[in-house]
Amino acid sequence: MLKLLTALQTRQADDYTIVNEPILSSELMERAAKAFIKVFLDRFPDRKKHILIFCGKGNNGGDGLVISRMLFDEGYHHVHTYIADFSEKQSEDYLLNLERLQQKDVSIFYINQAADLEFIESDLIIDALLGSGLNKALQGEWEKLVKKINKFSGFKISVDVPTGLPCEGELLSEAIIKSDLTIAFQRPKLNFLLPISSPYIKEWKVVNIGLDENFIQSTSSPYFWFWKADIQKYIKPRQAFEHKGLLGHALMVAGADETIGAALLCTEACHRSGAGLTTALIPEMGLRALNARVPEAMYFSRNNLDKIDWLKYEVIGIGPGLGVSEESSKLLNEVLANFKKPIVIDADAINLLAQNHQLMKLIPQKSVLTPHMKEFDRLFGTHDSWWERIETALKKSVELKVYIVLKNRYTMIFTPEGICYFNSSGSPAMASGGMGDVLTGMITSMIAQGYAVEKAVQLAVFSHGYAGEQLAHKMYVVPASNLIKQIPYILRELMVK
Ligand SMILES: NC(=O)C1=CN([C@@H]2O[C@H](COP(=O)(O)OP(=O)(O)OC[C@H]3O[C@@H](n4cnc5c(N)ncnc54)[C@H](O)[C@@H]3O)[C@@H](O)[C@H]2O)[C@H](O)CC1
Ligand SMILES: [K+]
Repeated sequence: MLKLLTALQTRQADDYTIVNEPILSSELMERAAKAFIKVFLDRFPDRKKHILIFCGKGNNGGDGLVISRMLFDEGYHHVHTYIADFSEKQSEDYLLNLERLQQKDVSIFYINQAADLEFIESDLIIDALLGSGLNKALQGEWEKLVKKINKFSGFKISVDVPTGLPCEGELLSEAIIKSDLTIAFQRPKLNFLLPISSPYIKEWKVVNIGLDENFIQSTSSPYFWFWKADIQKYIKPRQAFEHKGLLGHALMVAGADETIGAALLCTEACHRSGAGLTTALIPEMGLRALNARVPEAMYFSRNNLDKIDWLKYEVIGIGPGLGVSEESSKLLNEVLANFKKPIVIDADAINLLAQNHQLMKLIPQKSVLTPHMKEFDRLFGTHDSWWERIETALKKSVELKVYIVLKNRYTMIFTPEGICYFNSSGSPAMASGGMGDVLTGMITSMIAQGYAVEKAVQLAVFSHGYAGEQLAHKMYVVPASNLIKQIPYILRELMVK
């Protein structure tokens, strides 16, 4: 798990590394620029490219000047370096690297006002105006310059963070560089992981610049990033003599007459993710479809609800396609009144909770709520921004002692301990109907198999996104049914490599 940091915490890690490694701050800047250049050389090896580098006079600008020097040394000789000279203030390392650059045969231009900058054709534009030191909205000449650069046609690469984008927290204005590629130092910035950054971040990459990882581990942050290697540490191979009776029995409560498909998707996903047994509590009219689509699943009739043995099940998944009818509401009430183990609550079950907040008290501890943004707002009230939503989710998951899976490009998992995990896998090609139903089935299945709820949720969320990512290499759009077919293969792949 990677701990994610705020701009202030990154600066502290920076200072700590300088004192304790020890390393000169100018050497750290050199190391950062070198890491940037390595990615650059890989992506843009053509030395004939015309490149513009825009630098500020702080350390982000300092990075830009080192990059300019390194590009020259690497044989890029069509590089023009521009310095935004809007204030007297300048950092020591900026100055040092300006002197070093002046010793090379490169052209350096000063911009005193944005209007002086003429439109220049170029292949690549490197944005090293401002980085994590941003402390207010861009105004005046800064704003004009950024807006002008955004109109330039070259491919834009931002150093550390697009100029004008705060590393975390709300946007300050819309005067932000629209970068095609951002190469960030040591960690992705929190805002890269939220939809607010989407006009400004097309693609990002993180490079290691050797900040002290022990120090980073000791800083306190609720935000973590998890990826393949983290999941692989705890995915369990099947054991000798293990049988279906030991791999959990999941009950899926889903579907209404018009939305039986959702019930089939979550039931099949649950089965294919490895639950020993899966029973579907669905409307009777869906029985034939269930038998045709998932013959391995069992059926329990809603008419026999009074005879159900709740103790038979390790976990219940409820909500996909359930509808918000009187009958659905009764089903949710029954489940909440009788089932004391974790429940995975999705879609219409969330909408029903939103209509009747009293029911929230009945949710068993360590249950999982899986809302998308709209369901989240229906349940907890409207929010004006993602940061407000994050604040609510951190608070509510602790208060209700549940996991909240807030679905997004980088799905967030909030825990009862007040942690927010960002999932790294996924693809925009997965944005299609039924994907959420599949995820609900997968989470339910992992809990049924005995994974601790936190691990079950991480494993399901990651492998769901990973399967989508793999299929997106071959498919324009990834339909939920295709993803379901992929699950056992993906779990196996994660288990062995
Ligand atoms: N963190 C690391 O590990 C390393 C970071 N490096 C680079 O340093 C920058 C951060 O540098 P810093 O000097 O702190 O800030 P900036 O260059 O982003 O800004 C300079 C300066 O500008 C002023 N300012 C802030 N906001 C505005 C505004 N809206 N309008 C006008 N002026 C503004 C403010 O005074 C700032 O101090 C980081 O991003 C990395 O690129 C190191 O090189 C390597 C280690
Ligand atoms: K920048």
